[in-house]
Amino acid sequence: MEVFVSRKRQRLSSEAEPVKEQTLGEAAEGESTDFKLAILASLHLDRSQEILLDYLLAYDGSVERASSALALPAMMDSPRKPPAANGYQSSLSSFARPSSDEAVKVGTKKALTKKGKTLHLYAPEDVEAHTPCSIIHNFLPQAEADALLKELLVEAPRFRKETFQLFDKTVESPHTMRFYVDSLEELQTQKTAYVYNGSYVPDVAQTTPEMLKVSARVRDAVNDEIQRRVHGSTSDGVKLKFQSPDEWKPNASFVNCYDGARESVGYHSDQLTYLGPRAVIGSLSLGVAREFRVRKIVPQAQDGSSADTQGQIAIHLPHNSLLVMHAEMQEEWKHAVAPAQTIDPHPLAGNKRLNVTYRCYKEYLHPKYTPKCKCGVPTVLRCVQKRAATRGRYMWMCHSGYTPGQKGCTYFVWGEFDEDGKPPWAEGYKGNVNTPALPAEGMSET
Ligand SMILES: O=C(O)CCC(=O)C(=O)O
Ligand SMILES: [Fe+2]
Repeated sequence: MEVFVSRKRQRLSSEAEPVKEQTLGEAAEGESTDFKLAILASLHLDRSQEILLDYLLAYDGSVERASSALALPAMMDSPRKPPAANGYQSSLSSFARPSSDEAVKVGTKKALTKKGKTLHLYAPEDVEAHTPCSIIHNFLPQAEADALLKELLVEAPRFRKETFQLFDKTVESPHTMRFYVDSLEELQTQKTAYVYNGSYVPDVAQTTPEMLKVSARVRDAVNDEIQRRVHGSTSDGVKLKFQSPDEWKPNASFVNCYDGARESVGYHSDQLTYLGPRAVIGSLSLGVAREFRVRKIVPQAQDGSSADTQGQIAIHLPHNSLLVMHAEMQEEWKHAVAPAQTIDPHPLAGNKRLNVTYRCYKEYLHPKYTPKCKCGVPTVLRCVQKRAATRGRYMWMCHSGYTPGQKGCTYFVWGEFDEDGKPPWAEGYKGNVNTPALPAEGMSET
Protein backbone atom coordinates (compact mmCIF):
# COMPACT_ATOMS: atom_id res chain seq x y z
CA MET A 1 0.00 0.00 0.00
CA GLU A 2 1.42 3.30 -1.11
CA VAL A 3 0.21 5.31 1.85
CA PHE A 4 2.46 3.35 4.14
CA VAL A 5 5.85 4.81 4.78
CA SER A 6 8.56 2.34 3.88
CA ARG A 7 10.91 1.66 6.74
CA LYS A 8 13.33 -0.85 8.07
CA ARG A 9 11.93 -2.72 10.99
CA GLN A 10 13.85 -1.97 14.15
CA ARG A 11 14.76 -5.15 16.00
CA LEU A 12 15.25 -5.09 19.72
CA SER A 13 16.68 -8.59 19.84
CA SER A 14 20.27 -9.47 19.18
CA GLU A 15 19.32 -12.11 16.57
CA ALA A 16 21.41 -11.70 13.42
CA GLU A 17 18.53 -12.08 10.96
CA PRO A 18 18.49 -10.08 7.75
CA VAL A 19 16.23 -7.05 8.11
CA LYS A 20 14.00 -6.69 5.11
CA GLU A 21 12.46 -3.55 3.71
CA GLN A 22 8.70 -3.60 4.27
CA THR A 23 5.68 -1.33 4.47
CA LEU A 24 4.50 0.03 7.80
CA GLY A 25 1.34 -2.06 7.41
CA GLU A 26 3.25 -5.30 6.84
CA ALA A 27 5.58 -4.48 9.68
CA ALA A 28 2.66 -4.08 12.03
CA GLU A 29 1.12 -7.49 11.43
CA GLY A 30 2.93 -9.19 14.30
CA GLU A 31 2.38 -6.32 16.70
CA SER A 32 -0.16 -5.89 19.49
CA THR A 33 -3.66 -4.61 18.75
CA ASP A 34 -3.07 -1.23 20.34
CA PHE A 35 0.06 -0.79 18.27
CA LYS A 36 -1.94 -1.59 15.12
CA LEU A 37 -4.63 0.84 16.28
CA ALA A 38 -2.04 3.57 16.72
CA ILE A 39 -0.85 3.01 13.14
CA LEU A 40 -4.39 3.11 11.79
CA ALA A 41 -5.06 6.27 13.82
CA SER A 42 -2.02 7.96 12.31
CA LEU A 43 -3.22 7.06 8.79
CA HIS A 44 -6.91 7.85 9.27
CA LEU A 45 -6.95 10.94 11.45
CA ASP A 46 -10.67 11.57 10.97
CA ARG A 47 -11.79 8.19 12.35
CA SER A 48 -12.55 7.43 15.99
CA GLN A 49 -10.72 4.69 17.93
CA GLU A 50 -13.97 2.76 18.08
CA ILE A 51 -14.36 2.70 14.28
CA LEU A 52 -10.69 1.79 13.82
CA LEU A 53 -11.02 -1.09 16.28
CA ASP A 54 -14.18 -2.25 14.55
CA TYR A 55 -12.40 -2.36 11.20
CA LEU A 56 -9.33 -4.02 12.64
CA LEU A 57 -11.42 -6.76 14.21
CA ALA A 58 -13.54 -7.14 11.06
CA TYR A 59 -10.36 -7.70 9.03
CA ASP A 60 -8.92 -10.23 11.48
CA GLY A 61 -6.23 -7.90 12.75
CA SER A 62 -4.78 -7.06 9.34
CA VAL A 63 -3.69 -3.42 9.32
CA GLU A 64 -3.24 -3.49 5.52
CA ARG A 65 -6.76 -4.73 4.82
CA ALA A 66 -8.42 -2.59 7.50
CA SER A 67 -6.63 0.48 6.18
CA SER A 68 -7.65 -0.25 2.56
CA ALA A 69 -11.28 -0.59 3.64
CA LEU A 70 -11.12 2.61 5.70
CA ALA A 71 -9.77 4.45 2.64
CA LEU A 72 -12.84 3.57 0.54
CA PRO A 73 -15.24 6.54 0.46
CA ALA A 74 -18.28 4.25 0.18
CA MET A 75 -17.53 2.71 3.54
CA MET A 76 -17.49 5.71 5.84
CA ASP A 77 -19.45 3.81 8.45
CA SER A 78 -18.40 0.90 10.57
CA PRO A 79 -18.13 -2.42 8.68
CA ARG A 80 -20.86 -3.77 10.87
CA LYS A 81 -23.65 -2.23 12.83
CA PRO A 82 -21.94 -0.55 15.78
CA PRO A 83 -22.91 -1.72 19.25
CA ALA A 84 -25.54 0.39 20.99
CA ALA A 85 -23.76 2.93 23.16
CA ASN A 86 -26.74 4.35 24.97
CA GLY A 87 -29.13 3.00 27.54
CA TYR A 88 -28.66 2.00 31.13
CA GLN A 89 -28.84 -1.34 32.91
CA SER A 90 -29.61 -1.48 36.58
CA SER A 91 -27.20 -4.39 36.62
CA LEU A 92 -25.89 -6.93 34.19
CA SER A 93 -27.98 -9.72 35.69
CA SER A 94 -31.09 -7.88 34.51
CA PHE A 95 -29.57 -7.63 31.04
CA ALA A 96 -28.06 -11.05 30.45
CA ARG A 97 -28.30 -13.73 33.09
CA PRO A 98 -25.47 -16.22 32.71
CA SER A 99 -26.38 -19.89 32.86
CA SER A 100 -25.27 -21.61 36.03
CA ASP A 101 -22.09 -22.99 34.53
CA GLU A 102 -21.19 -19.65 32.98
CA ALA A 103 -20.44 -18.33 36.15
CA VAL A 104 -20.02 -15.55 38.06
CA LYS A 105 -16.59 -15.66 39.55
CA VAL A 106 -13.97 -13.68 37.70
CA GLY A 107 -11.35 -16.13 36.54
CA THR A 108 -13.70 -19.07 36.16
CA LYS A 109 -16.29 -17.51 33.91
CA LYS A 110 -16.51 -17.73 30.15
CA ALA A 111 -15.73 -14.47 28.40
CA LEU A 112 -18.87 -12.31 28.47
CA THR A 113 -17.73 -10.25 25.55
CA LYS A 114 -17.29 -11.29 21.95
CA LYS A 115 -14.85 -10.17 19.29
CA GLY A 116 -15.90 -6.78 17.88
CA LYS A 117 -18.55 -6.17 20.56
CA THR A 118 -18.68 -3.69 23.43
CA LEU A 119 -20.36 -4.66 26.68
CA HIS A 120 -21.50 -1.59 28.64
CA LEU A 121 -21.36 -1.81 32.43
CA TYR A 122 -22.90 0.68 34.84
CA ALA A 123 -23.53 -1.10 38.15
CA PRO A 124 -20.59 -1.41 40.59
CA GLU A 125 -21.32 -5.13 41.13
CA ASP A 126 -20.99 -5.80 37.39
CA VAL A 127 -17.76 -3.79 37.09
CA GLU A 128 -16.35 -5.74 40.01
CA ALA A 129 -17.45 -9.13 38.69
CA HIS A 130 -16.31 -8.77 35.11
CA THR A 131 -13.28 -6.46 35.11
CA PRO A 132 -10.14 -5.98 37.23
CA CYS A 133 -11.64 -2.71 38.51
CA SER A 134 -14.05 -1.59 41.18
CA ILE A 135 -16.01 1.65 41.18
CA ILE A 136 -17.47 3.85 43.91
CA HIS A 137 -20.14 6.30 42.74
CA ASN A 138 -20.65 9.63 44.58
CA PHE A 139 -17.27 9.12 46.19
CA LEU A 140 -16.71 12.56 47.75
CA PRO A 141 -19.14 14.82 49.60
CA GLN A 142 -20.54 17.02 46.83
CA ALA A 143 -18.88 20.24 48.10
CA GLU A 144 -15.47 18.55 48.16
CA ALA A 145 -15.85 17.16 44.64
CA ASP A 146 -16.87 20.59 43.37
CA ALA A 147 -13.98 22.31 45.17
CA LEU A 148 -11.48 19.91 43.60
CA LEU A 149 -13.06 20.28 40.18
CA LYS A 150 -12.90 24.09 40.41
CA GLU A 151 -9.26 23.94 41.42
CA LEU A 152 -8.41 21.62 38.52
CA LEU A 153 -10.28 23.81 36.03
CA VAL A 154 -7.91 26.62 37.02
CA GLU A 155 -4.92 24.30 36.53
CA ALA A 156 -6.09 22.81 33.21
CA PRO A 157 -4.88 25.59 30.86
CA ARG A 158 -1.31 24.63 31.87
CA PHE A 159 -1.75 21.00 30.86
CA ARG A 160 0.06 19.80 27.72
CA LYS A 161 -0.34 17.03 25.16
CA GLU A 162 2.07 14.15 25.57
CA THR A 163 4.21 13.25 22.54
CA PHE A 164 5.57 9.82 21.71
CA GLN A 165 7.32 8.12 18.86
CA LEU A 166 5.59 5.71 16.45
CA PHE A 167 8.18 4.37 14.01
CA ASP A 168 9.27 7.49 12.10
CA LYS A 169 6.40 9.63 13.29
CA THR A 170 6.00 11.75 16.39
CA VAL A 171 2.43 11.40 17.60
CA GLU A 172 0.59 13.63 20.10
CA SER A 173 -1.87 12.27 22.65
CA PRO A 174 -5.39 13.51 21.85
CA HIS A 175 -5.89 15.07 25.32
CA THR A 176 -3.85 17.16 27.76
CA MET A 177 -2.27 16.25 31.08
CA ARG A 178 0.13 17.29 33.84
CA PHE A 179 2.15 15.35 36.41
CA TYR A 180 1.93 16.20 40.14
CA VAL A 181 3.98 15.04 43.11
CA ASP A 182 3.30 15.64 46.79
CA SER A 183 6.61 17.02 48.09
CA LEU A 184 8.80 19.90 46.89
CA GLU A 185 11.87 17.72 47.24
CA GLU A 186 10.27 15.08 45.01
CA LEU A 187 9.42 17.78 42.50
CA GLN A 188 13.12 18.61 42.02
CA THR A 189 14.24 14.96 41.67
CA GLN A 190 11.39 14.22 39.25
CA LYS A 191 12.60 16.92 36.86
CA THR A 192 16.19 15.71 36.85
CA ALA A 193 16.15 11.98 37.52
CA TYR A 194 12.90 10.33 36.40
CA VAL A 195 12.56 9.33 32.76
CA TYR A 196 9.26 8.91 30.89
CA ASN A 197 9.28 7.65 27.30
CA GLY A 198 13.00 8.33 27.20
CA SER A 199 13.13 11.92 28.46
CA TYR A 200 12.79 14.01 31.59
CA VAL A 201 9.47 15.72 32.25
CA PRO A 202 10.25 19.44 32.48
CA ASP A 203 6.83 20.42 33.81
CA VAL A 204 6.21 18.71 37.13
CA ALA A 205 3.85 20.44 39.55
CA GLN A 206 3.24 20.15 43.28
CA THR A 207 -0.01 18.48 44.36
CA THR A 208 -2.62 21.18 44.97
CA PRO A 209 -4.32 21.59 48.39
CA GLU A 210 -7.67 20.05 47.31
CA MET A 211 -5.91 17.17 45.54
CA LEU A 212 -3.96 16.48 48.71
CA LYS A 213 -7.10 16.54 50.88
CA VAL A 214 -8.82 14.12 48.53
CA SER A 215 -5.69 11.94 48.33
CA ALA A 216 -6.21 10.92 51.99
CA ARG A 217 -9.76 9.76 51.24
CA VAL A 218 -8.62 7.96 48.10
CA ARG A 219 -5.89 6.20 50.10
CA ASP A 220 -8.39 4.82 52.63
CA ALA A 221 -10.92 3.79 49.99
CA VAL A 222 -8.33 2.09 47.77
CA ASN A 223 -6.88 0.14 50.71
CA ASP A 224 -10.39 -1.02 51.65
CA GLU A 225 -11.09 -2.03 48.04
CA ILE A 226 -7.80 -3.96 47.84
CA GLN A 227 -8.68 -5.86 51.02
CA ARG A 228 -12.19 -6.55 49.79
CA ARG A 229 -10.88 -7.87 46.49
CA VAL A 230 -8.12 -9.99 48.00
CA HIS A 231 -10.54 -11.47 50.53
CA GLY A 232 -13.45 -11.65 48.09
CA SER A 233 -14.81 -14.68 46.30
CA THR A 234 -12.31 -14.51 43.46
CA SER A 235 -9.00 -14.66 45.28
CA ASP A 236 -9.79 -16.41 48.56
CA GLY A 237 -7.49 -14.20 50.62
CA VAL A 238 -4.46 -14.72 48.42
CA LYS A 239 -2.84 -11.65 46.87
CA LEU A 240 -1.32 -11.95 43.40
CA LYS A 241 2.30 -13.00 42.98
CA PHE A 242 4.41 -9.77 42.94
CA GLN A 243 1.58 -7.70 44.48
CA SER A 244 2.79 -5.58 47.39
CA PRO A 245 1.20 -6.49 50.75
CA ASP A 246 2.03 -3.02 52.10
CA GLU A 247 -0.44 -0.21 52.59
CA TRP A 248 -1.10 1.68 49.33
CA LYS A 249 0.06 5.28 49.85
CA PRO A 250 -0.47 7.68 46.93
CA ASN A 251 2.30 10.27 46.49
CA ALA A 252 2.02 11.28 42.81
CA SER A 253 -0.65 11.63 40.14
CA PHE A 254 -1.20 12.20 36.47
CA VAL A 255 -4.10 14.61 35.95
CA ASN A 256 -5.86 14.37 32.59
CA CYS A 257 -8.19 16.83 30.88
CA TYR A 258 -10.53 15.80 28.04
CA ASP A 259 -11.95 18.96 26.54
CA GLY A 260 -14.95 17.98 24.41
CA ALA A 261 -16.30 14.72 23.05
CA ARG A 262 -13.42 14.00 20.66
CA GLU A 263 -10.58 14.16 23.19
CA SER A 264 -9.51 10.69 24.25
CA VAL A 265 -6.66 8.41 25.19
CA GLY A 266 -5.90 5.28 23.15
CA TYR A 267 -5.53 1.76 24.50
CA HIS A 268 -2.49 1.44 26.76
CA SER A 269 -1.21 -0.05 30.01
CA ASP A 270 0.28 2.31 32.56
CA GLN A 271 4.04 2.31 32.97
CA LEU A 272 5.19 0.13 35.83
CA THR A 273 8.73 1.53 36.03
CA TYR A 274 8.22 3.50 39.25
CA LEU A 275 5.11 1.71 40.56
CA GLY A 276 6.48 -1.83 40.34
CA PRO A 277 4.74 -5.06 39.33
CA ARG A 278 1.00 -5.50 39.99
CA ALA A 279 0.41 -1.78 40.62
CA VAL A 280 -2.90 -0.42 41.94
CA ILE A 281 -4.17 3.00 40.77
CA GLY A 282 -7.04 5.14 42.14
CA SER A 283 -8.68 7.16 39.36
CA LEU A 284 -11.12 9.95 40.25
CA SER A 285 -13.43 11.35 37.55
CA LEU A 286 -14.88 14.87 37.68
CA GLY A 287 -17.00 16.89 35.26
CA VAL A 288 -18.39 15.39 32.04
CA ALA A 289 -19.20 11.65 32.21
CA ARG A 290 -17.16 9.57 29.77
CA GLU A 291 -16.64 5.92 28.90
CA PHE A 292 -13.62 4.00 30.14
CA ARG A 293 -12.87 1.01 27.92
CA VAL A 294 -11.00 -2.08 29.05
CA ARG A 295 -9.83 -5.01 26.98
CA LYS A 296 -8.11 -8.20 28.10
CA ILE A 297 -4.80 -8.64 26.33
CA VAL A 298 -3.73 -12.01 27.61
CA PRO A 299 -5.92 -15.09 27.04
CA GLN A 300 -8.15 -16.50 29.78
CA ALA A 301 -6.01 -19.19 31.38
CA GLN A 302 -9.00 -21.51 31.75
CA ASP A 303 -10.35 -21.80 28.25
CA GLY A 304 -7.16 -20.94 26.37
CA SER A 305 -9.08 -18.60 24.07
CA SER A 306 -7.09 -15.93 22.31
CA ALA A 307 -7.37 -12.46 23.84
CA ASP A 308 -8.22 -11.05 20.43
CA THR A 309 -11.41 -13.13 20.27
CA GLN A 310 -12.77 -11.19 23.22
CA GLY A 311 -14.48 -7.83 22.86
CA GLN A 312 -14.14 -4.73 24.98
CA ILE A 313 -15.98 -3.59 28.09
CA ALA A 314 -17.11 0.01 28.57
CA ILE A 315 -17.36 1.30 32.15
CA HIS A 316 -19.46 4.42 32.61
CA LEU A 317 -17.54 7.05 34.63
CA PRO A 318 -19.87 9.74 36.01
CA HIS A 319 -18.79 12.89 37.86
CA ASN A 320 -17.39 12.11 41.32
CA SER A 321 -16.73 8.42 40.77
CA LEU A 322 -13.60 6.63 41.99
CA LEU A 323 -12.42 3.78 39.80
CA VAL A 324 -9.84 1.46 41.36
CA MET A 325 -7.62 -0.34 38.84
CA HIS A 326 -6.61 -3.42 40.78
CA ALA A 327 -3.40 -5.45 40.65
CA GLU A 328 -4.56 -7.64 37.72
CA MET A 329 -5.06 -4.64 35.48
CA GLN A 330 -1.82 -3.31 33.98
CA GLU A 331 -0.17 -6.62 33.10
CA GLU A 332 -3.23 -8.36 31.63
CA TRP A 333 -5.57 -5.65 30.37
CA LYS A 334 -5.38 -2.41 28.45
CA HIS A 335 -7.54 0.65 29.00
CA ALA A 336 -8.65 3.69 27.01
CA VAL A 337 -11.02 6.65 27.13
CA ALA A 338 -12.87 6.46 23.81
CA PRO A 339 -13.95 9.52 21.85
CA ALA A 340 -17.69 10.09 22.41
CA GLN A 341 -20.42 10.80 19.88
CA THR A 342 -22.07 13.26 22.26
CA ILE A 343 -21.56 14.45 25.82
CA ASP A 344 -23.78 16.07 28.43
CA PRO A 345 -22.14 19.34 29.53
CA HIS A 346 -21.42 19.58 33.25
CA PRO A 347 -22.68 22.66 35.20
CA LEU A 348 -19.18 23.54 36.45
CA ALA A 349 -16.89 21.95 33.87
CA GLY A 350 -18.77 22.64 30.63
CA ASN A 351 -17.43 20.13 28.09
CA LYS A 352 -14.42 19.11 30.17
CA ARG A 353 -13.70 15.91 32.04
CA LEU A 354 -10.92 16.10 34.63
CA ASN A 355 -9.39 12.91 35.92
CA VAL A 356 -6.84 12.40 38.71
CA THR A 357 -4.97 9.09 38.68
CA TYR A 358 -3.46 8.71 42.16
CA ARG A 359 -0.35 6.54 42.16
CA CYS A 360 2.07 5.10 44.68
CA TYR A 361 5.69 5.67 43.58
CA LYS A 362 8.02 3.23 45.32
CA GLU A 363 11.18 4.68 46.90
CA TYR A 364 13.12 1.54 45.95
CA LEU A 365 12.28 2.06 42.27
CA HIS A 366 13.91 5.51 42.14
CA PRO A 367 16.00 5.64 38.94
CA LYS A 368 19.20 5.88 40.97
CA TYR A 369 18.72 2.16 41.76
CA THR A 370 17.23 0.70 38.57
CA PRO A 371 19.35 -0.76 35.70
CA LYS A 372 20.77 1.68 33.12
CA CYS A 373 20.94 0.86 29.42
CA LYS A 374 23.82 1.41 27.01
CA CYS A 375 22.44 4.89 26.23
CA GLY A 376 23.12 5.70 29.90
CA VAL A 377 19.41 6.27 30.59
CA PRO A 378 17.50 4.51 33.41
CA THR A 379 15.49 1.69 31.85
CA VAL A 380 11.74 1.12 31.57
CA LEU A 381 10.07 -1.82 33.36
CA ARG A 382 7.85 -3.91 31.12
CA CYS A 383 5.97 -7.18 31.47
CA VAL A 384 5.89 -9.74 28.63
CA GLN A 385 2.29 -9.98 27.43
CA LYS A 386 2.24 -11.62 24.01
CA ARG A 387 4.92 -14.28 23.89
CA ALA A 388 3.41 -17.35 25.60
CA ALA A 389 6.75 -18.86 26.70
CA THR A 390 7.74 -15.81 28.75
CA ARG A 391 4.35 -14.22 29.45
CA GLY A 392 4.09 -12.50 32.81
CA ARG A 393 7.83 -12.03 33.25
CA TYR A 394 9.33 -8.62 33.91
CA MET A 395 12.22 -7.01 32.11
CA TRP A 396 14.14 -3.74 32.15
CA MET A 397 14.57 -2.26 28.65
CA CYS A 398 15.96 0.80 26.90
CA HIS A 399 13.46 3.69 26.74
CA SER A 400 14.82 5.42 23.74
CA GLY A 401 12.94 3.57 21.00
CA TYR A 402 9.93 5.56 22.19
CA THR A 403 11.68 8.93 22.23
CA PRO A 404 11.26 11.39 19.35
CA GLY A 405 14.59 11.72 17.56
CA GLN A 406 16.31 8.80 19.29
CA LYS A 407 16.99 5.31 17.99
CA GLY A 408 17.59 3.52 21.28
CA CYS A 409 19.75 0.49 22.00
CA THR A 410 19.04 -3.21 22.36
CA TYR A 411 19.61 -3.28 26.12
CA PHE A 412 17.43 -5.74 27.96
CA VAL A 413 17.75 -7.56 31.29
CA TRP A 414 15.23 -9.74 33.13
CA GLY A 415 13.89 -8.04 36.26
CA GLU A 416 14.42 -9.78 39.58
CA PHE A 417 11.48 -9.42 41.96
CA ASP A 418 10.43 -11.25 45.07
CA GLU A 419 6.88 -12.46 45.77
CA ASP A 420 5.96 -8.98 47.06
CA GLY A 421 7.30 -7.21 43.95
CA LYS A 422 10.50 -5.93 45.61
CA PRO A 423 13.78 -5.80 43.63
CA PRO A 424 17.05 -7.17 45.12
CA TRP A 425 18.24 -3.77 46.37
CA ALA A 426 15.07 -3.13 48.42
CA GLU A 427 15.03 -3.63 52.19
CA GLY A 428 13.41 -6.93 53.15
CA TYR A 429 13.95 -8.55 49.71
CA LYS A 430 12.97 -12.24 49.97
CA GLY A 431 14.53 -13.70 46.79
CA ASN A 432 13.74 -13.72 43.09
CA VAL A 433 10.57 -15.43 41.85
CA ASN A 434 10.53 -13.87 38.35
CA THR A 435 11.44 -17.11 36.53
CA PRO A 436 13.83 -15.79 33.91
CA ALA A 437 16.70 -17.26 32.01
CA LEU A 438 15.46 -17.83 28.53
CA PRO A 439 17.77 -16.27 25.95
CA ALA A 440 16.96 -12.62 25.28
CA GLU A 441 15.50 -13.31 21.86
CA GLY A 442 12.52 -11.72 20.19
CA MET A 443 11.99 -9.30 23.00
CA SER A 444 10.30 -6.80 20.71
CA GLU A 445 6.93 -8.50 21.22
CA THR A 446 5.62 -7.66 24.60
O1 LIG B 1 -8.87 9.40 32.06
C1 LIG B 1 -8.88 8.28 32.53
O2 LIG B 1 -9.83 7.82 33.15
C2 LIG B 1 -7.68 7.37 32.35
C3 LIG B 1 -6.38 8.06 32.24
C4 LIG B 1 -5.25 7.12 32.07
O3 LIG B 1 -5.40 6.04 31.56
C5 LIG B 1 -3.91 7.47 32.55
O4 LIG B 1 -3.69 8.56 33.10
O5 LIG B 1 -3.01 6.62 32.42
FE1 LIG C 1 -3.71 4.77 31.93
